Amino acid sequence: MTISFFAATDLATHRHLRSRVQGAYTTTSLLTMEPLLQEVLDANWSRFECFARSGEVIALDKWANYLTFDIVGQLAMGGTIGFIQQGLDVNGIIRSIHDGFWLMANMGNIPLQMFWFNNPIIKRLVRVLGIKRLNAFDDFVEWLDIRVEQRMNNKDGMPRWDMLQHFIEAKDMDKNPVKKADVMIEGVNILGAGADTTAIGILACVGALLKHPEYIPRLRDEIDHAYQQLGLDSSREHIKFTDAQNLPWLSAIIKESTRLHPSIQYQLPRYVPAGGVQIGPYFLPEGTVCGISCRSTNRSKKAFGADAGSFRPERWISQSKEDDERIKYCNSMLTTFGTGSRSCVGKNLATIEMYKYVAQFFRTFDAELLDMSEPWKTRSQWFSFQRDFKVRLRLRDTCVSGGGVEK
Ligand code: HEM
Repeated sequence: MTISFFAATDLATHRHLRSRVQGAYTTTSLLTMEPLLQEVLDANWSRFECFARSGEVIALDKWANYLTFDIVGQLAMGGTIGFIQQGLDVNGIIRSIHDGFWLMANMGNIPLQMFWFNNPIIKRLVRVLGIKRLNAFDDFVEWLDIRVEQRMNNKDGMPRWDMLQHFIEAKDMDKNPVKKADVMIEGVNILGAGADTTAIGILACVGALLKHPEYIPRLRDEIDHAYQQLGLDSSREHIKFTDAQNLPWLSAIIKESTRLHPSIQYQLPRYVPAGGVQIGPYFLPEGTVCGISCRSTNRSKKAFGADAGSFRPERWISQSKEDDERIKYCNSMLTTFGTGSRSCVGKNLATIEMYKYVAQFFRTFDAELLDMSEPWKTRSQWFSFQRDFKVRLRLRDTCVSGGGVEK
């Protein structure tokens, strides 16, 4: 495969690679795909209805993962992968991506980095010895290859405008059609960078609310009122992003939850540019590798106030002109999605997913954490995963149906 813009260190190459696919990530473009995305959410809610009826305890971390991986499959690979439908990690794809990231996150600290594994001798040895877990990323790439090949040769029967089609129709630096390898690298980008991160964001929001249930009634009032105003009260349809984004408590809760638990918590390193840089009392010479964890910047007392470490969504609700100014400043200090030319290209998609998920989840279900004292475990390897996030669901009375299945 060719280089991904996530990994490109040359600025001009990065700019070119990013700009040729940026159109696929705009909110306008993504909203044309909202029905495809809602299909996946509806399938998820149907499964959750069954769990609510049976009283079965579920690992929400697994289901959030199934959902976000199926969404990127649906938008960028020509169809869902089948995680929700099968209720499991199909062909170990998620596991293989997690293993790959674990390896890269650790090898990134060692000289020669992934070359220790990505060289022909070791690759051959690994194959001969059948060491499955060292082949983790290869399994995923093989699977992706088939999907891209099918679409490029029009064999998947999917004449639809989605992100995959955007990637296929992009041009290279000489304005020639891109090759399969270029399309595949976009798939790697989006599946590797866009599924786990969004699942973590979703779990951060649901988790914060279940740990601070005093905020749920306020959020529910807002959501129920919106459903009523939109005429969705007795319908099986769910709220759209353009309506959900106008709900102030929903917005405040999402911003606050992801501020405190950002999906990427390892430093994402940068080289200091020519001439060096002065940061407070420290001078960093040109070429120094440096970075800062978003977990620390997002909790800066200087930026967010003395209660920066506490969950307080009201900090994002404006009631005065001074609040407007303060919130504007806080927004400029948030680094959940990074900043500058390398900031998250998928922010719009993640935002659409989080708004829709949180609104539709709390509209449809009551949820209870199984263990309030240790509601989930956290494991960080670049991404900061929540694990063993066990909940029991109940259907709310207000709902005609949660996700297309009649009561
Ligand atoms: C809540 C969800 C998400 C969070 C918190 C998040 C966070 C971030 C952050 C902090 C960066 C900056 C990395 C850096 O500074 O080098 C980044 C970059 C990136 N993100 Fe996201 N992301 C999320 C969702 C997504 C989604 C849904 C996609 C794709 C559909 C995506 C694709 C990317 C890509 C390709 C980059 C590299 C951008 C570049 O180097 O120009 N992310 N993300």
